[in-house]
Amino acid sequence: MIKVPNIILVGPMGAGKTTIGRLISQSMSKEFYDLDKVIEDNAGADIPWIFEREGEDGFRKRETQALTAIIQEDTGNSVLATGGGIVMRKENRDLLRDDALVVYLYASVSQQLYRTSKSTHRPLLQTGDPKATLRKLFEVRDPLYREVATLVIETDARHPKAVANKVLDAIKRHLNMETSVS
Ligand SMILES: Nc1ncnc2c1ncn2[C@@H]1O[C@H](COP(=O)(O)OP(=O)(O)OP(=O)(O)O)[C@@H](O)[C@H]1O
Ligand SMILES: O=C(O)C1=C[C@@H](O)[C@@H](O)[C@H](O)C1
Ligand SMILES: [Mg+2]
Repeated sequence: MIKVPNIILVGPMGAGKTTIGRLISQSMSKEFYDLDKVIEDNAGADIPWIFEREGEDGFRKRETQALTAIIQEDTGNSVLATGGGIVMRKENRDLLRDDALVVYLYASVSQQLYRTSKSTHRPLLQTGDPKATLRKLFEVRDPLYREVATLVIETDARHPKAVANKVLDAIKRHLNMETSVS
């Protein structure tokens, strides 16, 4: 039987990491963790509050602490949805690459904008021009998501269930390939 490793989802705000992560954890009977939610639970406060009181730097420290703790637990039986900025620190990228199958959920800037427009929960987008912010973040982060990713899945023209099925198929194909060459 093929051993399925931990699955970690990366990608920009609005890529669907939380939504798709939950769906695939159910299909794979794995535990689901959302790193933003873990950070909020640990802090006893929400993300806007953390950004306001501690700045982005304080949030990033909490993010690295939470990622380290989850990866150390390493049950081999989890799906982890990360936050959009997880790839900004090299130590996080090293942790991500360590022992998990990392899936980059790709979304164009216009889809990111559309999908994030209904929420005010993302402090980095509370600017006059969220589209310009998303574009700038994408330029910096897209190569970093690709650097850590085992698989890249395009999400633009797909409903969440179709994206989840695409991710599941790609994971199965990847694991089959790995076992047939080793
Ligand atoms: N493939 C999709 N098609 C249409 N809408 C989607 C799709 N995936 C997610 N959404 C919607 O987009 C919004 C943002 O999705 P979600 O919160 O899962 O993104 P995220 O990648 O976790 O973002 P963040 O990095 O901010 O945590 C939600 O309202 C969700 O229902
Ligand atoms: O892209 C980002 O830097 C962020 C994405 C969200 O998931 C949260 O982690 C937070 O709002 C920062
Ligand atoms: Mg999320």
